[in-house]
Amino acid sequence: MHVSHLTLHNFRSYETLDVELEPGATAFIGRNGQGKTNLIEAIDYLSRLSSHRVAADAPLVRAGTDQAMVRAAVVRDGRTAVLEIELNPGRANRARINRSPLPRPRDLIGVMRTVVFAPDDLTLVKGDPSDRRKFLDDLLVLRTPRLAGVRSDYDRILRQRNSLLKTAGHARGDSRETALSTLAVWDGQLAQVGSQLLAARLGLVEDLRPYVGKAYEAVARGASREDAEIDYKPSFELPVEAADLETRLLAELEARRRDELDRGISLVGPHRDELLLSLGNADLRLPVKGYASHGESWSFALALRLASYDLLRADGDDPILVLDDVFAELDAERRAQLAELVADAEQVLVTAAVAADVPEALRGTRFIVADGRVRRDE
Ligand SMILES: Nc1ncnc2c1ncn2[C@@H]1O[C@H](COP(=O)(O)OP(=O)(O)OP(=O)(O)O)[C@@H](O)[C@H]1O
Repeated sequence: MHVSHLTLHNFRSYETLDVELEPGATAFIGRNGQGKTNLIEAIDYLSRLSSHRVAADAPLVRAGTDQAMVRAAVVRDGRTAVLEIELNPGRANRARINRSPLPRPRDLIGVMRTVVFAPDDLTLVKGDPSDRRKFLDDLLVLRTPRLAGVRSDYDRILRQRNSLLKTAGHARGDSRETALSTLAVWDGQLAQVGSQLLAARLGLVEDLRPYVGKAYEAVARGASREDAEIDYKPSFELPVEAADLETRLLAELEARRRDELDRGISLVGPHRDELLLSLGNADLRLPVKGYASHGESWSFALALRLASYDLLRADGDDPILVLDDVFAELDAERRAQLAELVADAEQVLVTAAVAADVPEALRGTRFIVADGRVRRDE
């Protein structure tokens, strides 16, 4: 798929922007702070309803205004759909496809699929387990949009259960009894929705694993495809049968009840799981976090993104690939290597401060970004 037209109103630094895009490689070149990332952030937002830079919507709306709009014409298999999101911080956002309002904005997720490489990707490797869980969940939802509902239901149940655990932990007598019986209801819901999320993540890691090894071999000098591994580490021992996940999770919640009441937080479930990343061979395998060199960590982060791209592509449709300011981080050989790997994507959008940072293989259409304007460099 590819974006053929992008329109912004009051999004980040842009008051208005209208730009025609083409398939193949497109580079946005401009000095720091001119709005290159803002532009591709808009495309990514439309795809996932989440930004790769901020958790809340407010910074996405141009300072001094209270509403932003992103609209993109997306071409898939020769057919064009116009996707639109209106951002109203503090109020409900609104989404439309071909001008028809969608019942919920989240129905837009996954209609357009993007994979973004950004300098912040190093946090996939060096950051907290929550960064890796987010990586998995973002990819899950792009592959299977209906899981956006499961993911947000799980977050809501967890918040409510945690707040009940805090109350119940301090309560005495009748009010404790009432809190504990309400807790049983939340346990049931957490186990039901949590087991769906867990099963989906386990499936995703299985699907992604071979692509990670292959991608690491491609981006790390002298590596073989057995070097990089990913494993899912759940917060409790999994049952042999996948069908028993929900009952096992429920039993674990009951077993940890006293601990949970003491600490006032939920101690088991997918929110406590970890995606383990390791490097090595049969003789010595070490976790990436805390052991890998800077270069190896970077290669692993790139491999995770590249593997996501390959997996989405194997699902049957080329996602839009975005390389946000990543070439400045790589030496000339690895720039060329990465460029070659992605050069045949249906659409690659690249941002760079200077044209010389964009590898030869990605010299497609070029735009100059300056002073809030984007103009084609003829
Ligand atoms: N909500 C907003 N309202 C107005 N301006 C904003 C808003 N959010 C960000 N900006 C401005 O946008 C600019 C940053 O743009 P962007 O991140 O796209 O830069 P860039 O061209 O990618 O730069 P770099 O090469 O440094 O990454 C900053 O000057 C910032 O002040």
